[in-house]
Amino acid sequence: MFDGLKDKLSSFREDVEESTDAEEPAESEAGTEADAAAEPESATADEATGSVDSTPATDSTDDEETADADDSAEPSTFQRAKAFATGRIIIEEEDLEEPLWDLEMALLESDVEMSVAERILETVRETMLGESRKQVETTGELVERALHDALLDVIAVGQFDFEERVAEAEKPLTIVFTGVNGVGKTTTIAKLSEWLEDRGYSSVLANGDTYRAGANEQIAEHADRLDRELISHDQGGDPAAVIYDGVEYARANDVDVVLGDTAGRLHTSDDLMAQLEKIDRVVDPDMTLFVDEAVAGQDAVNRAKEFNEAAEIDGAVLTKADADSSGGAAISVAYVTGKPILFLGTGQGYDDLARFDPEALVDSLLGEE
Ligand SMILES: Nc1nc2c(ncn2[C@@H]2O[C@H](COP(=O)(O)OP(=O)(O)OP(=O)(O)O)[C@@H](O)[C@H]2O)c(=O)[nH]1
Repeated sequence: MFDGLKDKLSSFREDVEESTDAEEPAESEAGTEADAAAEPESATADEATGSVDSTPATDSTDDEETADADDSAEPSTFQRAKAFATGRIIIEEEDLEEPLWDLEMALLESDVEMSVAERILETVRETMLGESRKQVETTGELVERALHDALLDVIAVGQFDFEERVAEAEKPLTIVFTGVNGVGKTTTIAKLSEWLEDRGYSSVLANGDTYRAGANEQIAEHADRLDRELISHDQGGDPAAVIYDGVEYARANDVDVVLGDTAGRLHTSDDLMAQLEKIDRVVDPDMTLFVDEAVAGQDAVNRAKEFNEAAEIDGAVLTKADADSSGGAAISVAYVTGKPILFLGTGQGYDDLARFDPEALVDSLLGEE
């Protein structure tokens, strides 16, 4: 999952290390002034070895203050020599220029949305330049932290505890699913029904896709396999009425959650969007989840934005993440819509639904797990 993106993030780390290595003065140049730092064993410390000095030297702080007082944005040769000698680093704007440009290209190639890529770059730049004055870690570690914070900042937008929301909701809880055709909406409903069952919540399926021929049969197959009740009307019926009946059924039978399918639609299809508005009015669902496929990349991001503008969503599910190498949609959807990704579809089986965990995703992208 997201292997292409992982490789690109790893290249950025290497690029910055290379460009700061190139900037570091030769040991002979570091010379006797560097010895004043009184940490001789650190003099050969190289961030490539992963050694960390987590305690900033007090005299280094003095130098920083002096540099600040001089209003000099660039560290002096002496500062750099000493920083190098103490195994610390100073990162300058020019060290980052090329790696950041490459990172931007890599993110855009990975289908990360433009505003999201810019936000990531901004956070990385701020972290690396700002923190370099503290000189507390190796280049590799600093890049790692900068990327970690920058990615989490965009990926975790709007996250909430879905399970807690289900637990605390007045029952029945009604969830309506929207999105375009063929992205795996119906399969996701079946998977979520299983996910809920595993956590002790009963659910009923309601087929609000009265538009497409064969939709009833398709969802009925899932309902049969999972042994769930399915509420459906004939093709051409009123989707709001089907989901309403689903809610009535749940009330009468003590079912915890109503999972309402809707016809796949384009946000530009006025009729179908009007249907969604009617569902909102008649059923007043507790949650509307937008479903799209991770593999659709930028298209999925654009659709998420457009659906959210046309009929506000509470969160998103990205299917087929198992087949997605780019990761662009997974990184961009929450930041662009302001609504969290709640689940990833990770295969065709009913158990292949994973709660979206921003922290775990970032760790995996950075190869930390
Ligand atoms: N690899 C993989 N395949 C998936 C995933 N989710 C769904 N699929 C497959 O995608 C195909 C389409 O899924 P459906 O649920 O039938 O989607 P649909 O009915 O075409 O489209 P909707 O109108 O969105 O319901 C099926 O073959 C699913 O098994 C996933 O997370 N990973």
